[in-house]
Amino acid sequence: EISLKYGADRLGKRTDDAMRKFRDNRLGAFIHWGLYAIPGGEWNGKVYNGAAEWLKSWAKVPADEWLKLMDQWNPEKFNAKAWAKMAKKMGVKYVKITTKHHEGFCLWPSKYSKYTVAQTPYKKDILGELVKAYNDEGIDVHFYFSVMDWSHPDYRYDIKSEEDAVAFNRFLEFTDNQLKELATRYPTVKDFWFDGTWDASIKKNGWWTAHVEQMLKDMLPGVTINSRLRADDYGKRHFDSNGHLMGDYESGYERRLPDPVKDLKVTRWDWEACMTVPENQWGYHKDWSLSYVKTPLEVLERIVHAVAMGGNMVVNFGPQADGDFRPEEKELADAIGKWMQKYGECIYGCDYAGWDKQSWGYYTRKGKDVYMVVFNPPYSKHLVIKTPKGTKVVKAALLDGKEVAVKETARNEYNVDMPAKDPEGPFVIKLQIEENAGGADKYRDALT
Ligand SMILES: COc1ccc([C@@H]2N[C@@H](C)[C@@H](O)[C@H]2O)cc1
Repeated sequence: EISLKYGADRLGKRTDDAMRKFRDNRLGAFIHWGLYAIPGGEWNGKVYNGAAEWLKSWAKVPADEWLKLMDQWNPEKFNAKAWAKMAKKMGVKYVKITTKHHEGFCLWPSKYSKYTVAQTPYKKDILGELVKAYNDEGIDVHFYFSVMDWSHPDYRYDIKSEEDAVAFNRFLEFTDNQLKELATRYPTVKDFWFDGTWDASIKKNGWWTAHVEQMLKDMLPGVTINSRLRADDYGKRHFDSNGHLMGDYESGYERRLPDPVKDLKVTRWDWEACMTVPENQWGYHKDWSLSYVKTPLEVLERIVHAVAMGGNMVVNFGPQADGDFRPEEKELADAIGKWMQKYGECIYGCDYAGWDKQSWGYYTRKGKDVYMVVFNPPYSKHLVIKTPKGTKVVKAALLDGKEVAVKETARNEYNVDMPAKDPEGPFVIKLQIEENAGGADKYRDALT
């Protein structure tokens, strides 16, 4: 290993209570809300099919023109309590809120910028209203923060001159001030999720990323920090030059998931995935017909897939400029919430089971309980299980207690019957198992 000053501060998963809560939460929601919600993907009469929160970039709008959108920021339908009730009903245990996206508009009245809610017709502290409303519902709040800031004259994509270095250092100080402001004003925040950290300017300032993690952890003991913030002495990001994960959890699975067979390495560390409902829209876009929109079942499968591999999943919502949600997102929250109400025990506090994935779906595990989450019922009506050496399946039952037959078919192989009554959708079977059950068996491998 090479010696690093700004590499991983810790080897292995964090085991403290705050990280355990982060991990046990498992299901979160993203809120992408900013000035981009006003144009909703359209500029000067042209609709751009790229991500709506990047419209400023697609339509090449100068920052001062883009920020004039602030004059129209007045979400008259915004109701933080209603947002929190929706999140509660969906069954999310935490919500990640864009405090400031790349555009530089702040949802809190930052005293370090003139591009904040305080300078809009709305005036009030939206972030503060949301933190209180979510916390009142027992929902943790995480802050999304974009380091890259298109509104700030001192931001630099790269450092190519002394002038760049001087300006960017001013920018890093401005960023420190905003982060300290967020940590001070909203001390119940549980996590900072950094974005906009891929530019050469940041990679050349790995020291600063290590300093930010430490600064926030000094101010908010227990707070979690995503790997995307971090660059090491050599500009290596997420994993340092010795291959060790920086930050508290990997945050590279954005709109993609690790393969349940080929990427089992991810079960060695904590990680959190995030996903959009359309193919690639985080901020509000007025026309969702421009790409495929995932059904609630397709969103649910991604949630289960992440938990089955020891990760968290954050489902994105892009509220409208008026502060209400589009019907598709309300329906999604409702559908996921109904399923979580019935089957959430296979999600919350669960982890990778360590068993070989089968075609019918996914396993999750909590202590001695192994859950089968069935998405693809087989025509055979038998759900095949292959257990690790020394592990036996003793019993299988639906969550209402109704048993389903389990038949041993070969060494460490079982057929679990599909329930007599078709569950009409993805369902859960809970297994009672016995591990390190020794003893010879009646099976003989073929001589070949
Ligand atoms: C250049 O590629 C991207 C893709 C997505 C992003 C941002 N990360 C997501 C979590 C959203 O905030 C998206 O705008 C930034 C740059």
